[in-house]
Amino acid sequence: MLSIKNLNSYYGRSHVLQGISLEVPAGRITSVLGRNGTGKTTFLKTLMALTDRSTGALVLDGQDISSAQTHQRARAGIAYVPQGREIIPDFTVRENILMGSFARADRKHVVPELVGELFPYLVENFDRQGGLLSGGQQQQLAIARALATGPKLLLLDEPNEGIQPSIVEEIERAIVRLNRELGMTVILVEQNIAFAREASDHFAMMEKGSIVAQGPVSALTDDLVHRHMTV
Ligand SMILES: Nc1ncnc2c1ncn2[C@@H]1O[C@H](COP(=O)(O)OP(=O)(O)OP(=O)(O)O)[C@@H](O)[C@H]1O
Repeated sequence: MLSIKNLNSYYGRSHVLQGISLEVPAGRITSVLGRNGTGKTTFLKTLMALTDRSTGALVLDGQDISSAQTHQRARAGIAYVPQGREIIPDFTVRENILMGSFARADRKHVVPELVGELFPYLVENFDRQGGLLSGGQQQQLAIARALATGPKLLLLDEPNEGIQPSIVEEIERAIVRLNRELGMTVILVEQNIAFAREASDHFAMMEKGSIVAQGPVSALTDDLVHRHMTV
């Protein structure tokens, strides 16, 4: 579904992603793992053309998007849920979700029914200001906003970071459902190895801007985790 070849990415003169190649299979969850500061967020940002500059080849379902801008990549079907969520606090829940719909190719401004199924709290609180929601609810809101773009590939950056355990479970269930029931392809940046193992089919382990190991999740050994993730 997404073919990544020799991807390099820069902030100013700082060369952060160093030649990443990865095949992201359709309908699967691929987890991107590694210590803090190894470039996982930069990797997702680069897929959305959100760093200062990047080189390399990106082909999404046969469409070359290597030089496409962020809005064109969104229209091509990639949605991004950033770390820190970046919802708009003064907008209502509904308005925040509808923000995503502006990235749709068909410009349909609707809240997908799916949002109500995955996150009933959001539809029950459509008119609440986003800023009044808890961290976990804001994370759900950010995922809902991404779903409103009608994506085929969802990029999630540590969706459970700093979130209360009851909502973590709901979000984990939603991610698995999106994939298993709706066939959505997901790239998940994750620190929680147990969830990465449970949810994903494939993994990529990053170290200093490169992928140092990748494969089916069955090949994600304790030794690999120990070598590349413990401090
Ligand atoms: N906007 C930026 N400008 C300059 N350098 C940056 C910028 N954002 C990140 N970096 C640098 O790029 C490197 C990779 O950071 P990145 O946030 O991608 O890592 P990460 O693996 O996602 O870490 P974390 O888990 O802490 O988010 C780090 O050395 C970081 O300091």
